[in-house]
Amino acid sequence: MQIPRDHIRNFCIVAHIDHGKSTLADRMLENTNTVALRDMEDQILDNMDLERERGITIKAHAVTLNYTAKDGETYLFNLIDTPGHVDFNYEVSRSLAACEGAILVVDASQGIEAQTLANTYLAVDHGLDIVPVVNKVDLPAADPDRVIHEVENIIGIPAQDAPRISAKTGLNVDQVLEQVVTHIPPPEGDDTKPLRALIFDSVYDSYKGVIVYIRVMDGTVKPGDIIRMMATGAEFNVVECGVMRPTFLEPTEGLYAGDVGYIAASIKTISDARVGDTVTLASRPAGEPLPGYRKVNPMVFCGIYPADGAKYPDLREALEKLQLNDASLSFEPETSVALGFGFRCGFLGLLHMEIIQERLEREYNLDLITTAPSVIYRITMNDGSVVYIDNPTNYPDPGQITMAEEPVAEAHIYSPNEYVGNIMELCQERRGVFKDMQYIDTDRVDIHYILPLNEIVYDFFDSLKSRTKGYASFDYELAGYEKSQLVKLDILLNGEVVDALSFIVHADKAYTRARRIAEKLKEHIPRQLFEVPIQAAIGGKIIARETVKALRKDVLAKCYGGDITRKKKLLEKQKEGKKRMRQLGSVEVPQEAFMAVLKLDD
Ligand SMILES: Nc1nc2c(ncn2[C@@H]2O[C@H](COP(=O)(O)OP(=O)(O)OP(=O)(O)O)[C@@H](O)[C@H]2O)c(=O)[nH]1
Repeated sequence: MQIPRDHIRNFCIVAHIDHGKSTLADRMLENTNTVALRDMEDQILDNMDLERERGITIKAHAVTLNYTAKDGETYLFNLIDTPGHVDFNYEVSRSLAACEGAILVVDASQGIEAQTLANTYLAVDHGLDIVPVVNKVDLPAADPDRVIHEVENIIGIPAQDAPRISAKTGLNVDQVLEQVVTHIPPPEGDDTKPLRALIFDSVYDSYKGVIVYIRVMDGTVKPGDIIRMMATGAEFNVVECGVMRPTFLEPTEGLYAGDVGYIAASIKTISDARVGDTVTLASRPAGEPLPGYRKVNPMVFCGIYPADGAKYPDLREALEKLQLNDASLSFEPETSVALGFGFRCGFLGLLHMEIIQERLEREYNLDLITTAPSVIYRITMNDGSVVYIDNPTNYPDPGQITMAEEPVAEAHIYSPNEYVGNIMELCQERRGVFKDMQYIDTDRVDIHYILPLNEIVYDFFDSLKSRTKGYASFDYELAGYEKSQLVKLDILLNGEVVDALSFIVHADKAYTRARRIAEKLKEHIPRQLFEVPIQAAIGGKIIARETVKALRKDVLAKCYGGDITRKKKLLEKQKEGKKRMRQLGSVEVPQEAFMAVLKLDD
């Protein structure tokens, strides 16, 4: 049965990380009986293992619920849960394009944080109506009045009638559901116009092929229709369409203007169903596609290599599948003398990079070796040409460089007053340039710095958290390039340069970093049959050195009994440990050594 368009509400929930979006979504599903209580689990929409373990939302999730409002009418809600972390902004803006409104969740004990603002501005930019909600009022530290005041003063939207809820206990969640009906407008659109539907996500299903998630703006689509992807021109026969329920897909007879739903059309090729593309009908195509999404450019790059070279094709396939689900991931083949065939991959940030690595390892069962992350440097050569370098291996010879520039970011850090000193110290250490500082309320400030992106990608977030006991929040936006004194640091093991360990660093930091890396590598490289010198060099000049002493760890030493099976077991175990090692020239190097370059606390 088709629900009248004025009874549809398409909305998403936006918030700073951990302010309770997913928990609120859970309660809404429960209150609308969308999920039977016995099937209810916490954060039901975070269905990826990784999301559950880390307690964060990585992917946006869409779900349809039916809500009977106080006016006695039944409404169809399409709710899209979105991630809060800065690295996943891209997911947020995709979801927003499919909605008319957004519920803005703010934690009553913390108030407005960096991503509260970033995500709200994104929603406002997309023309969405905002429904503020103050969450966690059950906490002893909750101060809903202060938070409502902040929402009105800082964001500038009325918040006096914002529901004061506890997503945990369910208190006042019914008010949120009512406000969705009353405060968020129904979608507009015309069923009779040519079909235009925006692809806002897609997943791969081994039976149905690529399933595309769409928001229909105009027109209708039904099984049997021939659809055309406007960007690629590819055509497919719709096998099934319907709506997303929390744990399954529910086929319907068609999707109409204003609807959010899915299409399965035996789409085999991942690249044929691009997120952001417009779907239309082959028999009556729309003239103009919908505006796509702002294309986001990856900011952080690293090399990803299979630990076992034979798994290279598997890695390619896994990356292709992940890319379908996450268009912000980019990759292209590269080769390393040390690591063989692999891919240069681009990410939105460090967390994004970690998540992709973990997904590759878990969901695709791959053992990987990843190299240290790098940003994109802009180099003006002596002949006037400009090159962009995202891989330290390709860094030109210093003699050929007229000017080197690095990307910088405008960073805003929100924090209680007492940590201002620590934060400034950290930003100063990271070559930050102070811009200004504003009071959010009597005891919290917004500190504004220009920071080199290169300094942000090296564990800035972790350092910030530890120096502010977790109270500070952080958001950044690229702000162009600035001239910089850069050098390429090479690492030599046993006299040979390991290309995969090279990186680019500011000249002032080269010595300290070189020394720390040499020490770290010494900790992580196990003793071998021969002595291994570890050296760090700029150009041909060695600036740091450590040595790993020779020794073979005899795993059988503690096995004095003659039992052969036990011996075998120990040897097997040693072999397991070696799986993640890489033979670099004559030296075996474990994966941790590559990442050690990353986690340097200076
Ligand atoms: N006391 C209390 N805790 C809450 C409430 N709502 C959520 N929480 C807790 O806050 C934590 C974060 O909640 P989530 O729902 O995962 O937060 P989120 O905003 O979805 O976070 P991301 O998905 O990572 O962006 C969880 O431990 C919840 O149990 C509430 O009303 N009261």
